[in-house]
Amino acid sequence: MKSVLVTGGAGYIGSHTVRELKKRRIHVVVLDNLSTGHREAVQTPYFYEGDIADESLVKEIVQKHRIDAVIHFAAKSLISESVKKPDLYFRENTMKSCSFFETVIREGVRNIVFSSTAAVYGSAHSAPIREDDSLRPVNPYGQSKLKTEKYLQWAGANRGVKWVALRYFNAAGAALDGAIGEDHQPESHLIPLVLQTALGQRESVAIYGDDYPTPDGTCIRDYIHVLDLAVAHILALQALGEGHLPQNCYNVGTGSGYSVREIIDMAGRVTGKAIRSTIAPRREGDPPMLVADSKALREHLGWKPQYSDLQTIIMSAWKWHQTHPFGFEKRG
Ligand SMILES: NC(=O)c1ccc[n+]([C@@H]2O[C@H](COP(=O)([O-])OP(=O)(O)OC[C@H]3O[C@@H](n4cnc5c(N)ncnc54)[C@H](O)[C@@H]3O)[C@@H](O)[C@H]2O)c1
Ligand SMILES: O=c1ccn([C@@H]2O[C@H](COP(=O)(O)OP(=O)(O)O[C@H]3O[C@H](CO)[C@H](O)[C@H](O)[C@H]3O)[C@@H](O)[C@H]2O)c(=O)[nH]1
Repeated sequence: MKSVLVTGGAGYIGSHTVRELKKRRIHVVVLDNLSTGHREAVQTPYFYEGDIADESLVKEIVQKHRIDAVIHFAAKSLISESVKKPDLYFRENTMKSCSFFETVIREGVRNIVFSSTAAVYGSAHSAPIREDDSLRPVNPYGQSKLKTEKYLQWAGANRGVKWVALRYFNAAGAALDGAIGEDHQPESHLIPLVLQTALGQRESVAIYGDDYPTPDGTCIRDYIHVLDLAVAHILALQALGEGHLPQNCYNVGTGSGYSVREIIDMAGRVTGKAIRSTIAPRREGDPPMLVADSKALREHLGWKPQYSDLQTIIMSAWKWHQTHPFGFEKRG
């Protein structure tokens, strides 16, 4: 691919992916409405502030930059918010995504990589989860992403669109040089919250439930380094270019699960700080355990995680938090 439009390229995963694309000398254009992203995180000079549903803007970008592929990250992605505001999630993640895809397809784009999620599976699974396991989302966020995957299935079958949906498990970590990292306001993700506690910005971290059917009673997740995720997108683009796609939906995870308590313990070891935790009620919509089987991604796309051992994930995130205690915001 020569010219790639990245929606949500000012966000956490998008900005790291843009950086990796640039390293490979690909022309990258970012479209982001900065609703949760940061202008400072954008790693390309070609930045458009706007909404994915702005048809005329999307059309202008595709024509002007001769876009031949899109990577679509832009979305709302907080499970608990989705439970409270399902309308927002179906509008932002399903309706706007379909409208965006329609516009780029009309403009001749035929290659699409879509950010999907482990949340499409729901909770009743034995680990690790395979792509052909049942899809029964337990929150509106997962349902909104699954619907967009379904749209792509039809666009693929009838409109000559080539597509890949990457179902990420838990993205974590930061660029190894500490230049960019995770900055959500307000922050809801476990690892940044734990590290903010280590920095002394929070008194303690709340463990959402210690009565799950897991060995230590806390939820288990599969944490994947954001750089390994970025590389998965690049391999997906290559596979689209080569027309080599045995399947469309791929899990992106390591196959190893860590409990909330294990994350807090490892963060304590990496930072050398005592991290206080308290037990809080379960968070609505949280499945007890999500661990990926990523065999297909490894075998079909040649993907191999390089940075996703838990220590490297937490060390890279710690570097980012120490050097950017207020994220991208500069404070005197
Ligand atoms: N973070 C994770 O662990 C994780 C796991 C699975 C899937 N995902 C998916 O990956 C993608 C990126 O997640 P993230 O953690 O980087 O989130 P993020 O909030 O940091 O990034 C999303 C970006 O999209 C932009 N955006 C949102 N709605 C938009 C719109 N209508 N028009 C234009 N721009 C818009 C935001 O401003 C932001 O920069 C999302 O689609 C998310 O659902 C994330
Ligand atoms: O203060 C906190 C924050 C989180 N957790 C727990 O830590 C685990 C990880 O929670 P995160 O909020 O970091 O991540 P999620 O698993 O909720 O969500 C992530 O993975 C999902 C896939 O299941 C979605 O794709 C979503 O976008 C992505 O952020 C969960 O068990 C959660 O209950 C706590 O105990 N305390």
